[in-house]
Amino acid sequence: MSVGTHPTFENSPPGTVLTSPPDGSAVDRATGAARRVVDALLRTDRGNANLARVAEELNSIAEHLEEHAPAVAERLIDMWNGEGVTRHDPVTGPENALAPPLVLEGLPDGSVRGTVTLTIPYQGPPGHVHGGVSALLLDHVLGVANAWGGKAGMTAQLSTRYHRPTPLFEPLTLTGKLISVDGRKITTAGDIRTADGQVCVSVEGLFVDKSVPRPR
Ligand SMILES: CCCCCCCCCC(=O)SCCNC(=O)CCNC(=O)[C@H](O)C(C)(C)COP(=O)(O)OP(=O)(O)OC[C@H]1O[C@@H](n2cnc3c(N)ncnc32)[C@H](O)[C@@H]1OP(=O)(O)O
Repeated sequence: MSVGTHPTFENSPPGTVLTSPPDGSAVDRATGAARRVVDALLRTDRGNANLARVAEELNSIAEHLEEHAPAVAERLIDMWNGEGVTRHDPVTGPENALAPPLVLEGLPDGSVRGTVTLTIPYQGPPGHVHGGVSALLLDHVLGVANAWGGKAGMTAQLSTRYHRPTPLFEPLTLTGKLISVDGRKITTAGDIRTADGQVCVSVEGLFVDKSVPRPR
């Protein structure tokens, strides 16, 4: 499958940003505020006397957004319009409040890299990152690594090894690299490391060259 206009390490300079970082637009700022709300709701004192009013105000904001939402089918077409990088995915999407968001750059050896600090909404074991969140982030990192390597496919298998608990509140570096291509099968590897280089999670992914058509 072609990667379309997506940059590859053979046609783009090292350090090319491969995702869509938050750009200061109103929707990115609103999404950033929503992330703050999710984090703050988990941190605020459970006895905070204003929580009932908070619920009312948040529901009022949700109603306003819903009143201005087109039909989902229409929104999906708009969301997938163009061949650029996505702005809505749950890992790098600046328009998705579930995304940290992770920003990835391409390196000259064909790998991709990004650094992120995860906070309480991503918690699994006490003070540490949920294993499913690590797998989610790495699945996407491998997908972007495939594109930087000039290939694209869907995840068929993601083998995940959890070496040590992954800390919250510390910068984590995620990397991925396309390792080999065998017909339609693409093998890609990646990991999550702490700032001092300790590997917390490593993955190997098998991707198969296939795509789901974009909504039109
Ligand atoms: C810049 C943009 C960055 C975007 C990043 C996005 C990253 C996120 C990626 C995803 O989340 S993708 C969504 C999660 N994945 C899926 O939903 C995939 C669901 N599964 C499928 O659609 C199909 O099963 C699949 C495309 C994986 C394979 O179906 P096919 O019918 O196209 O393949 P086929 O069965 O003909 O197998 C092709 C080869 O792959 C092998 N294969 C397929 N699935 C396999 C599997 N699961 N395990 C091992 N081998 C597998 C199969 O044996 C065969 O090997 P050989 O060519 O050697 O005979």
